[in-house]
Amino acid sequence: MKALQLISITKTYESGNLFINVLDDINLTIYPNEFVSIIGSSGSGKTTLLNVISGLENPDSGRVIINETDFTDFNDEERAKFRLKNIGFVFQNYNLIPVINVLENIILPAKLDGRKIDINEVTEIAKILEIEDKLYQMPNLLSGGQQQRVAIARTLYTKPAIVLADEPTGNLDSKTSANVIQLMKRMSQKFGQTMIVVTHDNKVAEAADRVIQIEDGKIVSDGK
Ligand SMILES: Nc1ncnc2c1ncn2[C@@H]1O[C@H](COP(=O)(O)OP(=O)(O)OP(=O)(O)O)[C@@H](O)[C@H]1O
Repeated sequence: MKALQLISITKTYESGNLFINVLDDINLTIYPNEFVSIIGSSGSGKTTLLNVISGLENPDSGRVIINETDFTDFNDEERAKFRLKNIGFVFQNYNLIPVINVLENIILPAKLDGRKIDINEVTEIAKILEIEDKLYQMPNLLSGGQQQRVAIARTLYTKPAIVLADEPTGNLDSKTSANVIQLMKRMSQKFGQTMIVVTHDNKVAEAADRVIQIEDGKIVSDGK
């Protein structure tokens, strides 16, 4: 069983009369339970790679296979459904819903998926992330770092097969950052989740089972 397979992915952007090979023949296999970090210099293609994995962007060529499902040719609706069921996101800009409180933000994807809500489990996750006293507040009353932890709590509670995180610890102090990474690791082991984390933070990369390095749109080391 493979959690993710990328086969010969290419993606080119046109800028003026220049073509940039942002992803240049990317081949990668990631297994369930793996906690993988993606590193590389600014502009090397890391975010584009995450967007292709999640189906937010289409590759120019190649195949994206998640949990043995090749969704490269899915239409927008099929893709959105597939994403909701299989993929969780932790972005730098949190993407919290401003008109509902923190608790409701955390449980929303699970509710949409028809799951029964286990408030004890929400509280346990919130405690580890040190936001248990914020559950009934509105997101805009929280600091950036706290909002980021709500986004992380939401992903941990939803338990998608694959979590894609772009600089998840970018706005956190070093202690919270270490706690969050340990929590993500534990969750990946406990629930067989695959975590794919783009980071500039050496500590996050060191904690990963595997470090994938990308430069100029090519994988120069896949940690194997
Ligand atoms: N929509 C777009 N149109 C044109 N060029 C783009 C677009 N998105 C990204 N690029 C270019 O593709 C390259 C890779 O961008 P990407 O955001 O994937 O890099 P990154 O490794 O995530 O960088 P950073 O670490 O700075 O976030 C950059 O040269 C960027 O300018």
